[in-house]
Amino acid sequence: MSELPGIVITGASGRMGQMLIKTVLASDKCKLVGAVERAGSDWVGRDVGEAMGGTAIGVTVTDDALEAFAKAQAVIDFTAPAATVAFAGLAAQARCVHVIGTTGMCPEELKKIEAASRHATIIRAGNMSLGVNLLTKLTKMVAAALDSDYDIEIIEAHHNRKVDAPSGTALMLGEAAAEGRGVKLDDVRDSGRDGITGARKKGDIGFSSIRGGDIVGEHDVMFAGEGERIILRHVASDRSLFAKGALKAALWGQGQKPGEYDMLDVLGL
Ligand SMILES: NC(=O)C1=CN([C@@H]2O[C@H](COP(=O)(O)OP(=O)(O)OC[C@H]3O[C@@H](n4cnc5c(N)ncnc54)[C@H](O)[C@@H]3O)[C@@H](O)[C@H]2O)C=CC1
Ligand SMILES: O=C(O)C1=N[C@H](C(=O)O)C[C@H](O)C1
Repeated sequence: MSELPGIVITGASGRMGQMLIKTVLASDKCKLVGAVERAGSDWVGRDVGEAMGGTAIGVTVTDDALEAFAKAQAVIDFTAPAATVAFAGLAAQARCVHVIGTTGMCPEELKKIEAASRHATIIRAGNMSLGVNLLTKLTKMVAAALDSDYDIEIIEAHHNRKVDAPSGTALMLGEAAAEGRGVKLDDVRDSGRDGITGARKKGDIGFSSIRGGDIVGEHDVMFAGEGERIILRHVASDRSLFAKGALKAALWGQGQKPGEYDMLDVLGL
């Protein structure tokens, strides 16, 4: 029997990091071979099972990402933009599939990820759930069917610890809507209205962000016309959804040619 693929989780102590570790440990299709945290974290040097409040599992949290990646076939990375850019270079060096869930990357950071994908298999998505990826298809379809008499507004809600806005998912949905309309999102994006904004510009795609409590992630795509509104909605109530999608991506990526892929590729949508 061949060896199961080894997975490293970065950002091990984070909300998604801990969920990913539990998901990998529960799977019979892969094994956990590493857990990475930032230098200075009090998790570094501890057994990750114990750090999570359980029993030891024989994997020590490290801040030496390259050393951890060298033992793995895939890295699942839900951390922060600067860390993810650095990990992309290291994953390419270690010949690991790099699954990126991190959101909030600026255009320059995205270019660096694209450059790393010339030498490595990268799967990146602002949302790893089946439901949201299906919603992008529906959004594109509805946007293509309706003209600009229907105003498109994307409303997202997340917990009070989220640091980026609009969410990665909202931007994915915005891209899908723009694609359906045959325009570039950058040309029609309207985020963060405040003060005397003037009337809404026809054809714009608006974004609004709510932050509060423990909301896992909720997204509405509203098509507001005269006398009617169509609203497409996704509600995530459990982070395991994202972790399961990310693990599916890590396994799908084994043996794929270098390049940047997304969850539509993984899910065959
Ligand atoms: N694509 C998707 O399906 C989803 C994406 N996300 C995204 O994942 C990211 C993380 O989200 P959360 O887990 O909620 O955040 P979090 O703040 O709970 O966790 C981030 C972790 O990354 C660690 N980290 C930061 N820099 C690091 C470095 N240089 N080396 C190693 N570890 C480092 C932090 O110490 C922290 O433990 C965010 O960008 C979020 O938007 C979250 C959920 C789903
Ligand atoms: O930070 C989060 O929590 C989430 N981030 C992703 C995003 O930015 O869309 C995905 C999910 O909504 C949860």
